[in-house]
Amino acid sequence: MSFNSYKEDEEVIKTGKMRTLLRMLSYLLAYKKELTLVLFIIAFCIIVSLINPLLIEEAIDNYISAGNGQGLFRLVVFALILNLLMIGGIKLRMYIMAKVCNSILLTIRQELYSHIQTLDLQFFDSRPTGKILARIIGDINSLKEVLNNFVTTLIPDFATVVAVAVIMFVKNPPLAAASLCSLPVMAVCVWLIQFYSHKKWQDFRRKSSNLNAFIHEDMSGMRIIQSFTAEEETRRTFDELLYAHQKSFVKAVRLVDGMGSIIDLSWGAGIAALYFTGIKILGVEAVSIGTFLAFGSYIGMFWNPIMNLSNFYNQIITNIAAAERVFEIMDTPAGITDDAFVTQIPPIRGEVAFSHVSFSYDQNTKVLNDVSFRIKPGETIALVGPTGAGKTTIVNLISRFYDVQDGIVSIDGRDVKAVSIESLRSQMGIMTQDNFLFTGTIKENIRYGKLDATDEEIIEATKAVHAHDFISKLEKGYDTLLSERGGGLSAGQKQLLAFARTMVSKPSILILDEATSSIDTQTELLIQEGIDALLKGRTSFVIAHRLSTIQKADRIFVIDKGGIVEEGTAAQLIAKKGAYYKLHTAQMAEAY
Ligand SMILES: Nc1ncnc2c1ncn2[C@@H]1O[C@H](COP(=O)(O)OP(=O)(O)OP(=O)(O)O)[C@@H](O)[C@H]1O
Repeated sequence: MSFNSYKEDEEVIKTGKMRTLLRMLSYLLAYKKELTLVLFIIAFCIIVSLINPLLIEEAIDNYISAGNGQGLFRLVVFALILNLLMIGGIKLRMYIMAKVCNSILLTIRQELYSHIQTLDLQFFDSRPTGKILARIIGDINSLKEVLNNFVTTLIPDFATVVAVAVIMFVKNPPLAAASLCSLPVMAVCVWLIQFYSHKKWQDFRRKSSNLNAFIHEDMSGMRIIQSFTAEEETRRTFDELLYAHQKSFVKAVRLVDGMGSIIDLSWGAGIAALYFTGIKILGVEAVSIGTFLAFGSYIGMFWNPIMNLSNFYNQIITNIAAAERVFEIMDTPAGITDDAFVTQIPPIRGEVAFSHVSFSYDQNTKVLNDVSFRIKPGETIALVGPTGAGKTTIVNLISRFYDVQDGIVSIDGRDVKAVSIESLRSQMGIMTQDNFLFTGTIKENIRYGKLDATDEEIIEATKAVHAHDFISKLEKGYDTLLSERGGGLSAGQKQLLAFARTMVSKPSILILDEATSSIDTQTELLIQEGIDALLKGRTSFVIAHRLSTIQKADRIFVIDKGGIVEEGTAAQLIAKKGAYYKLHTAQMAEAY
């Protein structure tokens, strides 16, 4: 499995710009009513803005030159009402679109988040959290403008451009042709720019993602950075990433900035051609002042939306890279999923068996090789062995965080692949070294183990693991607010809360993976009763480097070289004088 870090750019699977754009726009279909109203308002505004130059032409050619004051007054009042309605319409349109776009972003974010939750650990193992965050937050935000401008710019501006061109050709074909003569050259230039700038924007997104990943990692590890006085080193890395990010941005906008100049030039060329054709070719007598003025307005009305359209095009090119990244995650298949035929596993008794199980993370190096064992309900099994031997891997296969390549993992005689993941994991309690606590009160953190737990159940759990006393002594007791990762509590207290959280879920199978390794031996002794309460009456797997913590285990498995090399009670294994005995004597020697 390849791991992508902040040092490397992510590879995004190419899907095609048009496909990505259509997929993004498909979210608009859920808002047909709102969009119909917006399009109606837009059509009205276009009609008003198209009529305006005609009103000016009418006022100059028929009323001002004829000295018809009354007619001019009526025309001005009519124009005023139309334009006020247009302003009101624009405001309403902006409000509706803001609401629609925000709802779509919410939907996309929910879809992405729900999908990410279904992805297996392999997905999270292979990329930094900061890069996932970049997609959920930054990349999705970038889609907002595209969605908004599709409705408010693309549709009306395209309609305006077509309508203005038609009116111009109907009114005076030679002047119209002259005014728009530079259009084809402009179109070719804009296409060339987008072709090259898409790649630059993709690069910019990747650099943003690298920066995000680094910042996230840096903040999470701030304590280590400060304790190793590595601030200078991390600042240098940050600067490098920041510089790469800025450079990629400059490269991308440099190309895009050229677009405005090309349109300005084409616009100017159109005006020059209009006057040249009108004055030199057709002759001043052939074209009235009103027509010239009207054409002057129409040219503005033609090139302005063209400028908007090119900006929108630019925006699509800029943000399509973000959309590609969002959809790529949505299309990442969940590796560990329920098959169509799975059933709910009934209340688990706790018999766990491995039958000729082999497993590798990367399909090449076997971590487990032909492992078989059977655990009786209620047994406590300790897994010991050298670092990297495969202890965590064994428990990860029991809770089906990964699927075995060969053999069968079964619980109560059922293959874990044949039962629903939800029904399986909801009956398991998994505690690792990282007792992650969320921002919220102590009560909320414990309730995470069983969302509908009553206050009585929570207190029962905290009493069982001996956490109730210290919680009661806190000023706000169970309502004490914890900051991110449980800041404000000692390691032992966090541990007790994590025990209580697991206890309240009343798991049938319990996994303690180095759950007490972050606390000192003294604290461990204090919470031993809590641990004993947790283990009581349920099948448990305890992984611990500190052998003193697993003395009461019913059986100890010594894991090494891809399998179980020794098995028995602590006393039996010491008497055997094998691998466990060596580990045990080494630790005893360290202790004295
Ligand atoms: N997500 C992963 N992707 C790839 N390889 C992994 C992954 N997790 C573990 N490994 C590798 O699998 C082997 C077994 O790892 P495992 O975590 O099961 O060992 P362990 O016995 O629990 O080690 P420790 O006592 O240090 O926690 C190691 O060589 C490790 O490098």
